[in-house]
Amino acid sequence: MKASMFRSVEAALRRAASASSSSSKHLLRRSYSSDSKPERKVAVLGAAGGIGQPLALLMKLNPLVSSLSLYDIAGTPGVAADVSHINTRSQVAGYVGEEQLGQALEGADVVIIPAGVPRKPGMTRDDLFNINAGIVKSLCTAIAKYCPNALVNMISNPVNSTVPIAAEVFKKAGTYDEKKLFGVTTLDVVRAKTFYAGKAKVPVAEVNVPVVGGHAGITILPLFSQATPKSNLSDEDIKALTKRTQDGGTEVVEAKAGKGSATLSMAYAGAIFADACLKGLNGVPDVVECSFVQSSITELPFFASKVKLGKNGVEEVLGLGPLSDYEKQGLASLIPELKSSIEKGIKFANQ
Ligand SMILES: NC(=O)C1=CN([C@@H]2O[C@H](COP(=O)(O)OP(=O)(O)OC[C@H]3O[C@@H](n4cnc5c(N)ncnc54)[C@H](O)[C@@H]3O)[C@@H](O)[C@H]2O)C=CC1
Ligand SMILES: O=C([O-])CC(=O)C(=O)O
Repeated sequence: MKASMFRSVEAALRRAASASSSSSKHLLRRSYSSDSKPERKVAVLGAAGGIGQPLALLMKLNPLVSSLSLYDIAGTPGVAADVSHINTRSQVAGYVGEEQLGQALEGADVVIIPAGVPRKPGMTRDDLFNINAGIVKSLCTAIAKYCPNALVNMISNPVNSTVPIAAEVFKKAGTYDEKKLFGVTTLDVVRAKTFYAGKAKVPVAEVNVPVVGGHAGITILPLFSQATPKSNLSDEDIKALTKRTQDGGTEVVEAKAGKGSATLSMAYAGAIFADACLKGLNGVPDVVECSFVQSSITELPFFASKVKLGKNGVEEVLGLGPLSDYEKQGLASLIPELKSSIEKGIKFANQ
């Protein structure tokens, strides 16, 4: 999945480079060939932010996108003008302020939401709830109205609560489809792959590691027992890798020392997940990514695990597979915290 995302981006970069050095006839032929893919509109809400800007760039490089809609409460005209000059397939439009939100969303196939405040050192993701819950609620109300069939990729934290909030908003509006709502946990997978490759000394491009549970602290449960290529890391190594993956967000928050949280790695992860959603919509077979979705694989109503993506969004929520004793313990310990974050979101949405 990561490799195929790279291929898409690489192909777009190659097309752009050769288009600028070839005649206009060639340029036309190239744009016709990319236009043979279905039209797909992607909207980014929070597009002028730390994640939103690089994510807008990466989505502009994705040849599966024909229309890129950039929305924020401020700053989007500049971001849209800038990104729109890149000679790739999609048409770019910037929308600013609530009165333009409807236009930004109309006809969207995929809506990516990195809108909201990020953490500062000393904060938990749950400390963002008071501000971000309201932002997510109002954006999802507009999604229910203007693009009820879109796949929603929720990045705004705390994901463990913002996804249940979105589900409740959609239920109230009568538009909820559990196959179309995703909490983006791809960054946990990206980190687990990077850290595992470094420790096990295996080529990072070949690494696969499922990460299940949720997206905060101990609710992030990487399943290194299922990591490939196999390695014989010690129990201590696995514990250290697990902790580093769980604290990956905090590592960045502390390094940025008050200037926000992960933005560039998150944009990369968000672009991979959106690319997987688009491939699924386009009928590409066997597209699998981890995501926090409505689920019945544990007692909790939402849970992150491997998910097969298809033409209608979630095609299948895959099970956890065999867990080591250490992972079984991790699963038991994360349930109460994840349960309470989910309930907090549901309660907020129904106030
Ligand atoms: N799921 C994940 O793995 C990750 C999630 N995040 C979360 O993503 C969110 C955004 O982070 P950053 O981009 O670093 O923050 P940022 O502050 O740089 O950008 C947020 C953007 O959202 C915009 N915004 C605020 N209210 C809005 C509204 N009602 N409608 C549209 N846009 C609105 C702001 O104007 C700003 O441009 C945070 O909640 C952060 O915790 C961050 C990293 C990883
Ligand atoms: O840690 C944060 O606040 C942002 C985030 O979710 C991550 O980087 O995983």
